[in-house]
Amino acid sequence: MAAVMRFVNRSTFGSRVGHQCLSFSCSAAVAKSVQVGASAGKALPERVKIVEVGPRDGLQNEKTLVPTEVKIHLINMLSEAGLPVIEATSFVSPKWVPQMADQVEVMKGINRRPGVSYPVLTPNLKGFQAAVKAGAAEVAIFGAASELFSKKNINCSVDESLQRFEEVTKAAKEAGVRVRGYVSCVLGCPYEGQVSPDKVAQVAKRLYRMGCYEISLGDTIGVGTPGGMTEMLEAVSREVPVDALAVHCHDTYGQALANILIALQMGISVVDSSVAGLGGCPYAQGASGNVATEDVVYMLHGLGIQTGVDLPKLMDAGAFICSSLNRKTSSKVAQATCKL
Ligand SMILES: CC(C)(COP(=O)([O-])OP(=O)([O-])OC[C@H]1O[C@@H](n2cnc3c(N)ncnc32)[C@H](O)[C@@H]1OP(=O)([O-])[O-])[C@@H](O)C(=O)NCCC(=O)NCCSC(=O)C[C@@](C)(O)CC(=O)[O-]
Repeated sequence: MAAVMRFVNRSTFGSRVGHQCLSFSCSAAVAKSVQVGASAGKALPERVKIVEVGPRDGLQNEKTLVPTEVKIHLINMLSEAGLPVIEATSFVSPKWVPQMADQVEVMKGINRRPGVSYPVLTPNLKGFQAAVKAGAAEVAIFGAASELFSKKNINCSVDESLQRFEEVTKAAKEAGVRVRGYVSCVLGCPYEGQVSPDKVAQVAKRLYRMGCYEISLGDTIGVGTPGGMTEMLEAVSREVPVDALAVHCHDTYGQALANILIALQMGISVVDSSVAGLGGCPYAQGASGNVATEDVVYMLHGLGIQTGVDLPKLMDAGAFICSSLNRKTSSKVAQATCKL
């Protein structure tokens, strides 16, 4: 704690996060980190789009039902914090994921901030139609590079899922709705173990060709390391333009920020993350939450990369959801800057 205090005492800006936190700054870290990026000889993006998945990926695994008004308030706080994309909920079967059963109320209850996108997950045409009826202007289809994971998660083979997704992308095109595509298990599967980068590339290519404007590559169980990330991204970027790729890292083995840095160095400028590091997939046992948005923002700002996100406001949102769930944050930045 003394080291943290010394660090915060050198601060240049303050925070009142969760009414508990200390002033902090990353000005010293900025200077150091920019040099690190420069010495690596790789061009980093000037701006990164953060896709906040906390209200969906973060909450879907919660055993106790989170009140709808808490979800709505969280989404509103996140949009106030400047997040440009907030994945709001899922239009999946309530028998499979009971936590997302209030999807219509969530979509109707949020304050839609101009310029912010609120995509929702849709596994099939039924979900797509319900999402559009509830006012979704963007949806996400979610496939996998692992057969067993696909079966456990959406009850069909990878090929069958892609056929369903074709129906969704066709309907979305007619309705003028944007579609994002996920590939899960890109660096490992809880049921099959190793996953081939070529398989990831083939699934990503099919999603891209059927009309997804962006493909998010999910390290669903957070087992990847920078070497595996590099190999996988090299394979995928031979099939899909890098500017249509995003990374979605869970942090089970503490590798997420290192893997994200690799992705940035390879030209990717879209990063998924979850406030307070909440989350996990109900069909990927043992997987921890996504990398915390606070930690990603801190790293990006430290590298001099713009995000448009107000870190203190984001930390307020993290404090709010942690207190609502009665749990400690998984964000290292929030832990370091708050009195625990
Ligand atoms: C895909 C299904 C529906 C197939 O489930 P199924 O049982 O094969 O579907 P079905 O077509 O046989 O229908 C069964 C029942 O579900 C209903 N149904 C059918 N579709 C819908 C729908 N869209 N919305 C609401 N209800 C639906 C349908 O009407 C029927 O109702 P019943 O007649 O029994 O009353 C199911 O497996 C499912 O909902 N799975 C979702 C699982 C999920 O949400 N997983 C977590 C998200 S993925 C993830 O977290 C990974 C990611 C994206 O974050 C990236 C990463 O980290 O890697």
